[in-house]
Amino acid sequence: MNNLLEVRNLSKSFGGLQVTRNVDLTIAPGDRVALIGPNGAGKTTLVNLISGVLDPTGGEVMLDGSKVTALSQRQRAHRGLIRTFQITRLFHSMTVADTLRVAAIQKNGMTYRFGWGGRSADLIEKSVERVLTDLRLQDRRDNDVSLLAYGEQRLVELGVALIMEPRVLMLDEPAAGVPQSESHIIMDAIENLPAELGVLFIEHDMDLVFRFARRIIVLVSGGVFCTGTPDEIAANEDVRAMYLGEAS
Ligand SMILES: Nc1ncnc2c1ncn2[C@@H]1O[C@H](COP(=O)(O)OP(=O)(O)OP(=O)(O)O)[C@@H](O)[C@H]1O
Repeated sequence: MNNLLEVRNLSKSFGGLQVTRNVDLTIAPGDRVALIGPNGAGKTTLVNLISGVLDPTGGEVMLDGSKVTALSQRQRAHRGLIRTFQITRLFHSMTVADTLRVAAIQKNGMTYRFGWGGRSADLIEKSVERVLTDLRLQDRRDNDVSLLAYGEQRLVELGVALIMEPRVLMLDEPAAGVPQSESHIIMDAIENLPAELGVLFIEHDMDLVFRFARRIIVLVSGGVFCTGTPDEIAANEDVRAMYLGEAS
């Protein structure tokens, strides 16, 4: 299948510190790829480079075969390259439905520039309903975000990403900070992501990694140390010695 996302020889230095080293990776429709590695390996930096939060020192990011390296985060998002952050960035005094509505308006605002009547409003409400249903958040629609359990807040954040109609979705530690008792909320949501979506996720929780990833990329010191299926990575002595042993 054709790749949605292709990263070629991507590098980033902060002053004299090189934190991304000649990274190549691809994401195809339906991919579930986990990006793992020790603390400080450069995982978030890589996602920041791919999503346009940071400019690379070298290399290219391609989406559907076209270079997007010079495009802003917003322009990349408009083309379907969407990411979430390690820590939620929600307005706590807004309701769940309004939070999704604002995201939908932002998304559609890029297309519908000529007013907010009729058809645009319908489209926005439809997409809000779709995401509320997909994430099983209908009962929470009128609750302020601040009243939700943290796992549910992370779900709303995922909803904001989904309402942007991603083709490639990058999740930065989707379960970070979520107590064990609520982790099933996130697991169910990830399991039910649209099948055709290409997903790249950073995760330290190895249960989540081995449950969802069909391919794992191990990043060490900013470079790709190895790539493989979960079975291959679990059996890799070097990864076990260096990382999995320490992480479990
Ligand atoms: N803006 C910055 N300026 C200077 N150094 C930075 C900057 N951002 C990240 N770094 C450094 O780059 C390296 C990689 O950081 P990054 O956050 O990408 O790692 P990570 O693999 O995501 O770590 P973690 O698993 O702890 O979240 C670290 O040494 C970090 O200190």
